[in-house]
Amino acid sequence: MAARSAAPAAPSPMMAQYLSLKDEAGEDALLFFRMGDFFELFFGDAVRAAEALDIALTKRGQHAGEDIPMCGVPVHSAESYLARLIAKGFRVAIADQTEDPAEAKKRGSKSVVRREIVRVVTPGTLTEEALLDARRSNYLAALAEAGGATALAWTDMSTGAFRTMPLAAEEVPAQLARLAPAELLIAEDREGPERWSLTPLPRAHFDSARGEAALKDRFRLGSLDALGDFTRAEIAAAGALLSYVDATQFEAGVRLGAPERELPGAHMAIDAATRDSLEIARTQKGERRGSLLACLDETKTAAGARLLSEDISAPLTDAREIARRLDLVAAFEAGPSVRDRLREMLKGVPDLERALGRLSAGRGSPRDLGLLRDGLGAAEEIKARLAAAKLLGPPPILAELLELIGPNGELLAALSDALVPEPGISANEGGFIAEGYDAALDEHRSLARDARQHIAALEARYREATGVKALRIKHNNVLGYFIEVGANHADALMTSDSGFAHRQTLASAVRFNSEELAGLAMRITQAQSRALAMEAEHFQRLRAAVIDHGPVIENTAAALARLDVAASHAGLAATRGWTRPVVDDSDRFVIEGGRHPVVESAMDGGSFVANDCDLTRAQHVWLVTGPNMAGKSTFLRQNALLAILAQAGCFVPAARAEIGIVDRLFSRVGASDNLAEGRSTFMVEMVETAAILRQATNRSLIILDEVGRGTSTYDGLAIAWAVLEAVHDELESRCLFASHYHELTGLAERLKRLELATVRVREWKGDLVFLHEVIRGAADKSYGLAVARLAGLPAHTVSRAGEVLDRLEERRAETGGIAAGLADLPLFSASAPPVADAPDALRERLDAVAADDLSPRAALDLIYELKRLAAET
Ligand SMILES: Nc1ncnc2c1ncn2[C@@H]1O[C@H](COP(=O)(O)OP(=O)(O)OP(=O)(O)O)[C@@H](O)[C@H]1O
Repeated sequence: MAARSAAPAAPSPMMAQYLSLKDEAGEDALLFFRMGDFFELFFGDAVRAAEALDIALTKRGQHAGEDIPMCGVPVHSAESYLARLIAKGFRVAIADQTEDPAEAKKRGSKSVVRREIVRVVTPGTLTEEALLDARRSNYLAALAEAGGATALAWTDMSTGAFRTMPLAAEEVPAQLARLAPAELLIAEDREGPERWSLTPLPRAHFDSARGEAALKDRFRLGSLDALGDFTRAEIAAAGALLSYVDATQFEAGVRLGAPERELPGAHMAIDAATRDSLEIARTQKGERRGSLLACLDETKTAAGARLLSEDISAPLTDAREIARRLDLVAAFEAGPSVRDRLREMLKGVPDLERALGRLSAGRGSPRDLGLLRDGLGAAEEIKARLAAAKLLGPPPILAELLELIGPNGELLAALSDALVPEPGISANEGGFIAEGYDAALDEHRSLARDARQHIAALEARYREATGVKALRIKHNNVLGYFIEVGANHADALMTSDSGFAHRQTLASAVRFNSEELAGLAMRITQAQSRALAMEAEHFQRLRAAVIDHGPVIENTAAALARLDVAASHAGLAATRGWTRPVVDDSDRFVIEGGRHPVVESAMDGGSFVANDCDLTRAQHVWLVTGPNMAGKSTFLRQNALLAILAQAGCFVPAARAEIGIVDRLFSRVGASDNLAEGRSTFMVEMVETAAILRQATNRSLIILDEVGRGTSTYDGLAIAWAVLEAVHDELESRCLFASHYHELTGLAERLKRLELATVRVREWKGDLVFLHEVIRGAADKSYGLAVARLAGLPAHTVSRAGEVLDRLEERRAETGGIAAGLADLPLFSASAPPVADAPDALRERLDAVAADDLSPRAALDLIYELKRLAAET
């Protein structure tokens, strides 16, 4: 019989439902399709997920004549799979069952359970504990343009923080580097910065009128004036953000605070390259370990760790605000017993912000209620202790923070009365409401318990009545309660007057029911389900009370986090000998006995050599020379880090520090210093140096480490020379400039505010000893060969290099060296005539003309020739 090609069968009703949900989720999201205890993935999604998760790819049925690839993850462990998928850059749409399968059955045996997409999980919209790093904020940001201006809006959905900032387009990369958003929303027709995980949205989502409506709607406002004076671009960015939150969270009531405005000047501007180079919150490898933050972080709570990370990523520029933070650190530093007690109490404080965030988003559990109870309880205790403590000052900020804690008494009492000591993670399974809290609930629970005792008594009675010692009353999910005897004893129970009704025969056992048992079973089931329903109601009521109390919980959490950070700083100050910096609006930068916090903490105690630095006006540029490995980079960076620490409100590793507010911090490392792995090209270095020259002000601090070394000696020296002059004369920024070019030291004679410094070394029996001590003056020589010998270069190679060096130096002495002639170069000035880029043929030809010797005819010819030359150039 000839094969007939059948038209592909229409998809099953369930597959049709899947396809329509997949259509809704879109191509770029994997669809998790709930089927019983699993989330299943089909078609291309299954192939991609199976590979990413390294799980088995199977098949299920056919579609359009082809097998349907399938894989799945159990619902109870879905979070860990989600975490892995999100980390690999996927978005996941969750299609859950939104009705009870029993309901669906009522519509007919073939009907499909209703499923809906309840959420889209993306990197920037996470709230679950398992998917987040507790000690780090997780920002969703939106970048918008409107009316020729630019703005950013960002939120951490797990805590509800929501901010906006108007800023110039060129400031955007630096702000993004500060926030390190997990996800950045941009208009689809706009090119976004590659470094971040971008989610393009239709331009209409960035419409400021639409944004205004969304903000008013969300915060129930008649006008936005109540929130502040936002620009159109800020409103557009905030609006895009809100529309994305709604689009990914559906019905979940994600809690967002009203947007707060931040202005760019409120924080020290630190661009991405500087953050990388100084390894502020992450090392260049992207790890927290080894960064300034890690070396500093002795906070006891996750919220404290997040606040510290933000402080250090965005140091302040307001001297008064910095002093307030420092006052608190000083008070805790001077009161070690109060500090230690506080830190002990903070240890047990759970993450209030995130527990509140989960409950608000409908993803909370009884455990979160328990966390809030414990956290608020601890907060009350901390408040009482600190209010009674005898602290230096005490600083006004302490009273303000204590004022922010609570009043939480009512909620705390409600939670404490209602909950068992350790509530579980499922609101549906019950068991989290304490005995004695609700008499009706207790009654149902004891009914269920009593009924179980009755069952035990019934079992004993049946054994006696039947004489079957092995008779048991058992329970399973299919039959409920039943009476079971071995197959060889079944006959006695089978008789019609036995009072037992047969239910099931297995190979070795027979199962029965009885009227009495059925009655008891019914009582148990009813009592249990009533009790569960009552607990679920209590959960919803307590959850609502928590959400109502949300703003106070947020304040309490914020106050505790600030106390935690200050106590952490004070602990460092006490154990590592850090001191309080003076931060003011002057142009000073005076450090005595400064140390590099990270290098020092990695070394044995006491072996780090402290150094002074003074970049105050009369000597605001320092040129630091010295051999490799002497400690130049360490010295440069430690001063930049001191400025960050001081303005973040932290004590500093120095005997004394006076720092006039730094508005912008720049740090660049020369290209061939392969710190800037992967992007270490001379071009990048020059682009970044250009950015400094454009943006720095006379309040900025610039760290330039071997700039210019990535090119030929002559070019490099020339660039270093010109950059130093520009920083000194035009920008007037405070600057530390490390260089191998000893020729540059000649500039000190002409640049009046240039100070020479060098790192001391000593030659000892032909070997080099690094003293790591920074002194005024220039290095006497470069010691390159000594360092090479130290590094293990073979002796004959070193000695050959010595010969070459001698010859080069002879020549240098004869010609005046590579900087010969530079002494006469006029000082750099903005009005200096532009230097021609290329040889000028016209000028050369004119120079060659001996005008007196020209005949009229030759002069005419010359004019023609010059016109031709002019046309060519
Ligand atoms: N003040 C100090 N006290 C003790 N050890 C130091 C000090 N400064 C630097 N060091 C040590 O010296 C090593 C080299 O320092 P650093 O990288 O700053 O030198 P450098 O002069 O910049 O070298 P290069 O020019 O090769 O980059 C550091 O890794 C550190 O271990």
